[in-house]
Amino acid sequence: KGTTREQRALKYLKEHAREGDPDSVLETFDEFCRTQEWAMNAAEEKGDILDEIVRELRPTTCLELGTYCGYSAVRIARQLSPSARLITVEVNPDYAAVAREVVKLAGLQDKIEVINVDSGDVIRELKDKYDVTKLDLVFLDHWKYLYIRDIKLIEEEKLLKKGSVVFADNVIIPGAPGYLEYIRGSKNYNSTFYSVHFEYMDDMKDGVEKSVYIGDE
Ligand SMILES: Nc1ncnc2c1ncn2CCCCCNC(=O)c1cc(-c2ccc(F)cc2)cc(O)c1O
Ligand SMILES: [Mg+2]
Repeated sequence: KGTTREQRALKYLKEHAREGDPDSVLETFDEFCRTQEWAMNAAEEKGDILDEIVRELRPTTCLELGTYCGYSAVRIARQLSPSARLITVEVNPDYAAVAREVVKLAGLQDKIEVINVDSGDVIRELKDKYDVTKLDLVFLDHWKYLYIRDIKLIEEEKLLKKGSVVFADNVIIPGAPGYLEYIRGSKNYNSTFYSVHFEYMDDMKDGVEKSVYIGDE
């Protein structure tokens, strides 16, 4: 099998999803992960919470760290208003290539920009190179030990404003203990923990953390 799991998922999406229809792409990806091969998508209960956050917040500028195949990028962008956009960062070139195809299949290439770099490098460039003033929504879903490094970078760059939401996946499995301690200990955030099932596994529990920035601009 010369193909990777991510390439097999993309092939399945191209064969079974309705082009230009984000909902169809997500449903089809979930079907693939339930019937063919598991993949680390922020899906099902995690996706439902993400949907609710985007619906309530109506963010203009979103940042996602850890694109993987673009599942959560599509999930976020399908609810964004016409002028809103999502910048999603993926250090793995193979994942980034598949994600760009998934975004195109969903017809969301005008709202989503996939950047193939390490998150640590892009955060410092968001203002100058990516014309970002403030981030309304940050979704942390890349390497778990990097969550704390990157939230500190985002704070240093003064990219958050009162009401900005930082949403973190996998705070139980694989876990992000350093991040949880930091964000829950910080007076600049109000954090809420949600116990959820691990993606596509009905007998495993994970957790996601929603933190609202209340600190100084
Ligand atoms: N500095 C950077 N910047 C951008 N991308 C970057 C990066 N550094 C890395 N990446 C690229 C992301 C690497 C994947 C991150 N996600 C994960 O590692 C992840 C793993 C599991 C999982 C849990 C238990 C298991 F048994 C198996 C898998 C579930 C999930 O929901 C996950 O999100
Ligand atoms: Mg995840």
